[in-house]
Amino acid sequence: MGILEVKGVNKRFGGLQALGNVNLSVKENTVHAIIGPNGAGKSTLLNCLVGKLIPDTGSVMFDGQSVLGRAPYEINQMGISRVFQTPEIFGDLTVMENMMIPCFAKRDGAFELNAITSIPSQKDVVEKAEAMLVDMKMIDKRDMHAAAMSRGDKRRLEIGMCLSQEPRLLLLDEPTAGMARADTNNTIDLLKQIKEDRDITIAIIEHDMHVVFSLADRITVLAQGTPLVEDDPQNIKGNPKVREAYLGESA
Ligand SMILES: Nc1ncnc2c1ncn2[C@@H]1O[C@H](COP(=O)(O)OP(=O)(O)OP(=O)(O)O)[C@@H](O)[C@H]1O
Repeated sequence: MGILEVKGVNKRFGGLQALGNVNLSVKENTVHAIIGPNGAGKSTLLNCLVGKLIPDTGSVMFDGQSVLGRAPYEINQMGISRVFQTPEIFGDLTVMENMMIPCFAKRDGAFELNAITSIPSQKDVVEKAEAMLVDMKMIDKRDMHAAAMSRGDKRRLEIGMCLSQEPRLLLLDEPTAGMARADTNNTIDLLKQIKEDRDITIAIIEHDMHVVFSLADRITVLAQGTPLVEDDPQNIKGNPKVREAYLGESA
């Protein structure tokens, strides 16, 4: 039994069957990659896990509890955090201010942006944010404006912000999209470190096969909304069905 169990999920958009009978089991403390050609249904599936979309039929269970019908913030409180394709950080705030926001929200259950001025006097929040910046190897950038950082550092900050909510399942939607190779490799190293240091399960959607094969313990290949294969990375690489699904893409 996985920490995340998706069973018989279907989702239609008008006449288009975006997901057809999707089953997925993600085991605790593993990195599970979901790959597939463009339009395979990866983002639709992720959106069904975080409450952004509701499947037409099927079930999504996290740690034995259904996520269906819950609002995204409730699913977040259950222990699922999502990192988006484009980093969701506050560009006008400093790195430290960005990091303090989720630390504050984790403690108080909510956060209003106008509370930002009162945070620095709250020692526990400051200490937690600083510790996370140390973990993320960003403490030297604490006073930088977030907007001024490289894409890789913005992603690093966003991942740290997600981790400060202490999730048990981290969902990553193409975390290296648009990155230069050096930033991609730094992000791979960061995720390997997170996997080693924490009790956390990671589900990752990614097009870059270098990233997938560097991180994944298990891979599900989606094609036309349906899981085609689920296997260990070494078996996925040579699988002719997977190569066929990609039709020339770098599988
Ligand atoms: N809100 C929507 N309304 C209508 N059709 C949609 C909607 N969202 C997705 N689709 C369609 O559903 C199918 C699956 O899309 P989805 O974005 O989940 O695929 P994907 O595997 O994430 O693709 P990519 O790798 O290109 O991001 C596509 O044909 C897409 O056009």
